[in-house]
Amino acid sequence: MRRLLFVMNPISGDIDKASVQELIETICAERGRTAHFYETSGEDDLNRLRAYLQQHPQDAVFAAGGDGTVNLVAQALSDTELPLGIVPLGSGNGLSKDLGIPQDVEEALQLIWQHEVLRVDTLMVSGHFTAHLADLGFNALIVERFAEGDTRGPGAYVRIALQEYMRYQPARYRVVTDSETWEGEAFMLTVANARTFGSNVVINPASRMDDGRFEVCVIEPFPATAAPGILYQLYTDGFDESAYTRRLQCRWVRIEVVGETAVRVQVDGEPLHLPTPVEATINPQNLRVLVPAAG
Ligand SMILES: Nc1ncnc2c1ncn2[C@@H]1O[C@H](COP(=O)(O)OP(=O)(O)OP(=O)(O)O)[C@@H](O)[C@H]1O
Repeated sequence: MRRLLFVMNPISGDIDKASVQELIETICAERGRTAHFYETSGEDDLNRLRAYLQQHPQDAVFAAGGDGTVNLVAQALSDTELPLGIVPLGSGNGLSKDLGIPQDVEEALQLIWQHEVLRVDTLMVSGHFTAHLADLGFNALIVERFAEGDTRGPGAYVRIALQEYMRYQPARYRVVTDSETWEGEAFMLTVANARTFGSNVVINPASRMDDGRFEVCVIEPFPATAAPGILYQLYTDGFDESAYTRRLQCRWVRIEVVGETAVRVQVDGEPLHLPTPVEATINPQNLRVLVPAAG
């Protein structure tokens, strides 16, 4: 791995990108690698990046940004042999945490010369790519409100969540997978290739990203008195222990929202409105990722 491309999002996170770029250049020079940089524009980035990669062959491509930038680069590299590296610079950095990539920039950059290559599955959710998580219901609403607001950080997220929780009306869903059907009301419903949200909530414990399957993780409506217990379980790998949760393992799913023609969905932190039913399918092991070398 000699030629490395770093895809930088100039607006992600609070870190000064010029100093990150300098650090990358220094480390690459020390290790005999050539670093190239590609800055995202926020406009048509997927097609532009794909075209750039066609014209400028690389040995690996690093996403240096938040979840949106990782999603962009992962999609550009899916169905190719080029591996994805991640330099986490966002607020959540969900996929990098799931892959055990250090959250410290300098430590993450050790992936340049010390790594293993894993093949992982990715998902298409009604035409939208994700290697991580998508969801419908409460969290999708909070992500949308958060994106609309001008305050950032975990404090703002919790404040919005508490406000919205008071007036939240769960919808009724009909979930049809390749092996089962479930219908009922849900507080939220996560289509999960991975295990953990960027907030460290474990929505899909003991799951694998390379097994050719994904999970639909359902949290059913619960009384306010049960909320602390559920939160505790979500932070301690106890998702399946709650009386209000269930997981459906599958290769594809069709999710209808009863009585609705459109639904709010968040995909890798991006709030969307999609027509129902929402459909998700898996692309087995079609993305190569760099993770820290074991031992
Ligand atoms: N040059 C740019 N100007 C404006 N927006 C951009 C630019 N480049 C990328 N974007 C937008 O940035 C968003 C992705 O941001 P990203 O997720 O990487 O960072 P973040 O939001 O700070 O991180 P996190 O999602 O972890 O909080 C996308 O909506 C993308 O369109």
